[in-house]
Amino acid sequence: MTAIISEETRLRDDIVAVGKSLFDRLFTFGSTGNISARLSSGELLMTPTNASLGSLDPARLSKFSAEGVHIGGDKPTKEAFLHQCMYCERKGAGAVVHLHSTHAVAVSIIDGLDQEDLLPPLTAYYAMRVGRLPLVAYYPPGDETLANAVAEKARDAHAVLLANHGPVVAGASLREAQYATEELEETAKLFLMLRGERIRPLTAEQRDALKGR
Ligand SMILES: O=C(O)[C@@H](O)C(=O)COP(=O)(O)O
Ligand SMILES: [Zn+2]
Repeated sequence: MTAIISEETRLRDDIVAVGKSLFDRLFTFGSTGNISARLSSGELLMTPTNASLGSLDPARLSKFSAEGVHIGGDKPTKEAFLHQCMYCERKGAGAVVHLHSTHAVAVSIIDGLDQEDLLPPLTAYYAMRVGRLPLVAYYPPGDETLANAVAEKARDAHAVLLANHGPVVAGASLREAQYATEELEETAKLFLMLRGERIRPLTAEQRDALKGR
């Protein structure tokens, strides 16, 4: 007999798998980072606070009603407000990933970069998956005013970088959010490797030619 797996069971398993994959490949560490994903009902699943993304339990993920009320699972990530504000601003978002990936964090600490777009379009994949990357001013983790600052930047960008903290990326699906976050981290690494070199990012025309891909 074929078992019918519900959308929620599948999404819970996907969050656990993505968390483990990111953790095992050192995209985040300790109990840093958090992931959320939206069900077609509008309810949200979120990683609990102080949980390692490497060893999540699908049954213990926090659950929010479509109205934003915590209705099940463990105590949610302290960044629940931040995730909720990403969904408010990015209407097509199906998932949000926040990490402390080392190279992106390093970029978030460099002074003097263009705060409206921190990284140049070094590759086509970066241009396609991330695009523009604004900086959000520093706030302590879990500060509710951080959510307002993120909302302002997320109006025109699906990826933002929290100063002295890390990236927050929305995607239409969990995989899209994961892949964009990975692309951001790898491009941050390239950017740091190339500092001091004469570089040749994609031109505006080359970027325009990628639209819709
Ligand atoms: O940096 C922080 O403290 C949070 O943004 C974080 O990454 C982990 O917090 P929890 O999700 O509450 O464990
Ligand atoms: Zn964090």
